[in-house]
Amino acid sequence: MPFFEMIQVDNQQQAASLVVNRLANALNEKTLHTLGLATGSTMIPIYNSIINSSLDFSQVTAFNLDEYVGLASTNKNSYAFFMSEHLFSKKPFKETYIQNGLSEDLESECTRYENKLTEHALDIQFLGVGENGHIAFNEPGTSFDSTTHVANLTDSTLGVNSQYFDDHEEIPTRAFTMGIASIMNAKQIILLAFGEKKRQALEALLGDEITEQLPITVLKRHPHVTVITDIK
Ligand SMILES: N[C@@H]1[C@@H](O)[C@H](O)[C@@H](COP(=O)(O)O)O[C@@H]1O
Repeated sequence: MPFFEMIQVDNQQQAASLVVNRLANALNEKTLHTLGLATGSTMIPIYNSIINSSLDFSQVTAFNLDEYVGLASTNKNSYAFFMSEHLFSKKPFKETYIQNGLSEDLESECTRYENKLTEHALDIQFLGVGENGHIAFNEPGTSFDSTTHVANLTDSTLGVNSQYFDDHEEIPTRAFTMGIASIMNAKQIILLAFGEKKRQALEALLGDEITEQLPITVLKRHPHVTVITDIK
């Protein structure tokens, strides 16, 4: 029987405490060796709580979902920079992996990343969700069989995410992303969705349909999903 649980919280702080407890239990039970991480504003309170906790990730390997094509890890808009600033510089991990935004051979970078993922089964994968139902950068229409690939970002995603870029800096239109199949290989998924803007995506997850047009709906096929949300 698949495990699907939805936890309603009053605010993101409550969500963060829950997540820290989950991670503490997994570390105590020695079932957490590889952790899949996400970027985005949703994750910031979670990472702050992790930093302020006594959780020890020195034996845990981290994998990130995605990275913009063309951005160096020193570029403040890159996801490598985001992770360093919001988590890794304050909470050490054994190893951390993210796609190399500057790699010139995009295809071999995807293969390299997917191979690394195959070597390290993801025990827990955190996910946020885009307003159009995307997970990582798997936009509507992405095959459920996809592995790590380069995605062309939709206008909707470019519009939402460009708010984090300075006016003079163009948001890249392509990004490396773990594929849907890569994400579905994780043993456990914790999806976080906060605020009215995510209601449509959440409703798609709770509805009957499973469709590549709404990537989040694939999670209905996953054996172990926890959704934490403040949407009532
Ligand atoms: N690629 C990331 C996703 O992984 C993330 O889930 C989404 C939501 O971001 P936010 O948490 O800021 O709403 O943003 C980006 O598109």
